[in-house]
Amino acid sequence: MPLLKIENLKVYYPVRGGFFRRVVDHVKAVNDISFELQPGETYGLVGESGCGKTTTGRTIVGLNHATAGKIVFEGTDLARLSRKEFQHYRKDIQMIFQDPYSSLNPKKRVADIIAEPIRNFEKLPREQEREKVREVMEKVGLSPDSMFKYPHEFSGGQRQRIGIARALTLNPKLIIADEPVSALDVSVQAQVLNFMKDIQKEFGLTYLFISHDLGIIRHMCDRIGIMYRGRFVEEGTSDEIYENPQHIYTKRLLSAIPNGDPENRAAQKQYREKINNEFRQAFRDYFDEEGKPYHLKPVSHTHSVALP
Ligand SMILES: Nc1ncnc2c1ncn2[C@@H]1O[C@H](COP(=O)(O)OP(=O)(O)OP(=O)(O)O)[C@@H](O)[C@H]1O
Repeated sequence: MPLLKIENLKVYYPVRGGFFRRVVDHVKAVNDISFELQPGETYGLVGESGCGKTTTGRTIVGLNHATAGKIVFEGTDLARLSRKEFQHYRKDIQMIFQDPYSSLNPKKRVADIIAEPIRNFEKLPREQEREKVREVMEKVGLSPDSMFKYPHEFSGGQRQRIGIARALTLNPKLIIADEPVSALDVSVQAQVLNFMKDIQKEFGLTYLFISHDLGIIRHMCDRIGIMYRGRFVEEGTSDEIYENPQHIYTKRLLSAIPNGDPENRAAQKQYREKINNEFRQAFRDYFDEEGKPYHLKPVSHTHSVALP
């Protein structure tokens, strides 16, 4: 059984206008996507800024409301639960945010930040809470002696470890990692990513890994869904997507991965230009005269997931 199954998920944001601030339109941030996560795997959501990745992640953890569709976690559709009922599952699904500089409250000590989920869900006596914080700090390679320090006293990589520690306190099953390293120096990114892989094995975690960076996605993910304007255009295993991309949008994304071989730069540039031209051609008629988008034909390598 998949740990998580997303079925025909739609998330629309209302656009308000006029004197009475009535809803005049909707931004279709997520527009009918379906995919599943098997226990222990890392599933990557990729696409350019604004394609709906973050909205998908936030909806799964309950920070956004699903307009339509199902979010089936271990057999229960979370989208149908009341806020109160959802709390029961919330501890199993944690999120790691993009920017460890802004997602940690600068006025709180590390011990209080890491203890947030414990206080929300378990309400342990203070001594037990401290013990748990100590344990989890050790797990993520932070010295428990620094638990009374403030976030600004840590480096970027260490701060992301604090964010990871906070996510791990309740032994979650699923972690949604939204661009977890994009705010970090390149030199620190690999460290944090490898660390995430290590804890995944150790604690049997399943990841939904959100990124616009295809290099990072390849390093981390078993399977990948490529998003474009709220929809999936292609889905497959990492190898399928990287060795044999089918959709023109995927090809274009892949052609934009920087490749360090200077001898090949001219050829790469030519290739990128060719793909970009093809892309422009393919998407020339993306909007018809009435401004309606035409439907992109999605590609599924595995055929295990019905793409819309
Ligand atoms: N609170 C909101 N109200 C209205 N529209 C929103 C809101 N949040 C996001 N959007 C819009 O929904 C679409 C999807 O945004 P989302 O942040 O999910 O994309 P993304 O792929 O994660 O992009 P990024 O990588 O820049 O975060 C965008 O067009 C965005 O402008």
